[in-house]
Amino acid sequence: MTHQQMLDLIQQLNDYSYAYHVKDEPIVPDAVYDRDYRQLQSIEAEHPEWIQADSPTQRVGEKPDSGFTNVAHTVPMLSLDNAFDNESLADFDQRIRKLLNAEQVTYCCEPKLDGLAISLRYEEGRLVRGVTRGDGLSGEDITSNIKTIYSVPLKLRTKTPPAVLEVRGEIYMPKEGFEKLNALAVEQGEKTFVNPRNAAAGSLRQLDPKVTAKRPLVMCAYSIGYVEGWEQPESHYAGLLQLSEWGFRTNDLMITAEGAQGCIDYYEKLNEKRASLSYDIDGIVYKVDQIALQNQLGFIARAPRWAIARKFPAQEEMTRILGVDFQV
Ligand SMILES: CC(C)(C)c1nc(N2CCN(c3ncccn3)CC2)c2cc(C(N)=O)c(N)nc2n1
Repeated sequence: MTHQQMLDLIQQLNDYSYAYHVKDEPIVPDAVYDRDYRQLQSIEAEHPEWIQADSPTQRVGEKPDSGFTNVAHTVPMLSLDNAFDNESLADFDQRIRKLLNAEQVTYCCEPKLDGLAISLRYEEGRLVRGVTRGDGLSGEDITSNIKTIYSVPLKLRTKTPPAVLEVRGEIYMPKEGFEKLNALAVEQGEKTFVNPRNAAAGSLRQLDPKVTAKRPLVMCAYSIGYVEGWEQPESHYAGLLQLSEWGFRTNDLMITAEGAQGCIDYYEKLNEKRASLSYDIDGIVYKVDQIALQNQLGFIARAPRWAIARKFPAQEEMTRILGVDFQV
């Protein structure tokens, strides 16, 4: 087999994997994937110098010599305020309409997956780092474990990737995978996990990627973080559709809705579906869909709503007011 034939085989295996793990639409039986994967392994054994970073054989590497290093997020990963009833959703919408002086606001509504938030960094379309949310300002570098997750693309599916792209998403363990993992743990007399969220957290904290590789983890993208060299779409929803084309899994129950009533209707509908979903959700995240409006609204940035400072006038002002020099 030539070098080009190997490159084509890698592309084909990555296309199979995208269809199966990202679009939930397998295009070949597992046996075909396994046969082609083994063929790639034997070529790479023959020509190690041909090995590519986005080859599926590169997903499971060696464990990092020491623990996980701490990395600062380029753009902080924020927290989310909570609304506990429809009235506070209406208050949220009213506050926003007032601040924007807008008649009606379109929201992107996403199931709130009950997993772990992470941030993935791609440079020239290649995955270079995966970091946990941590305290929002910095997190743990778990790149070696992130690479074992099939729904995390090792390379973006575009010939013209942004120079730098940071994608935020949730890593979760579907209910079925969780049940099987616990059944296996019981069989092997090992500890079981209390819920899929803890199982996902425990799986990502494994020092050995070979262990993480055996855990049924899924990554679902929910926002674009830092970007260089790419004109972001105007709407959050459109941004997520773009991520889906580039190889990321997004949630198929995500919609845009108009105003507070649209958000409340979606809540009622999703609440009925919740028990039948193949993964745990602990709510819904509503986001103003237009990026320009998000920027206009900004953040109650990292500042706690429960504390406030009362500042003294600046020193020189005191001198002016009191006519005495405060420089003691
Ligand atoms: C981009 C923003 C900030 C609006 C945002 N932030 C999120 N989160 C922040 C708080 N997070 C957090 N985690 C731990 C401790 C404190 N906050 C957990 C992620 C989102 C989580 C999900 C999800 N889970 O499905 C989602 N569809 N969209 C999100 N969108």
